[in-house]
Amino acid sequence: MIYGDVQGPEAMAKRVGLAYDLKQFRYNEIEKGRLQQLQKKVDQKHATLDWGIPLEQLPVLDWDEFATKSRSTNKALVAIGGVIHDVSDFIKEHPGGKAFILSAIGKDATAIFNGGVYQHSNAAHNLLSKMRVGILRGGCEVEQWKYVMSEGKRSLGIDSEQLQIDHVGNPR
Ligand code: HEM
Repeated sequence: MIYGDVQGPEAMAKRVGLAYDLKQFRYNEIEKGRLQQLQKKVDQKHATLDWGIPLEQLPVLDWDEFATKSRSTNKALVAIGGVIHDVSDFIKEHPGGKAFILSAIGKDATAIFNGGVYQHSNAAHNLLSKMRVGILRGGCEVEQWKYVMSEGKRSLGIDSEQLQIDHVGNPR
């Protein structure tokens, strides 16, 4: 500061503050650009890998259709997180053994897959995404059973009055 500056120390502080703000602003903009460049590289790499059929390209099935299909075809279908998976070719490779994965066929295994029985890794989720074959309308089995109960309807040949739902939402 020049001695006798009529603007005084407050004005100086303000100027320093403005310079600081400007520096912060430039830093922020430069970092945004850097991040966008990185994102571009990540997106390019992502595009070279197989992540399974994109969700928007999958057929949408009602719970009843899913249940019927899993009973009437020889495909081992398992619903997890609102997505239907064909695990047929994976049964014999399942690190947790055949029995566990077989117990989930024709069911909504969202809870058991995500910690109810075993908390699967990110790698397991990636494997799963390559087995996608459909989307469940309305998200999951619980929603379907809530609807059935509220309407007093019969579904899957089970009388809703006798219907019981177990701890993972599967009808018994
Ligand atoms: C539906 C598709 C499934 C896939 C793709 C899958 C995949 C895997 C994978 C990759 C592992 C190795 C550990 C990891 O990476 O997390 C694993 C372990 C395991 N899974 Fe699954 N799993 C499926 C379903 C299930 C179900 C429905 C159950 C239980 C009812 C189950 C129970 C287990 C158990 C207990 C282990 C631990 C094995 C051990 O370390 O001794 N899995 N699974």
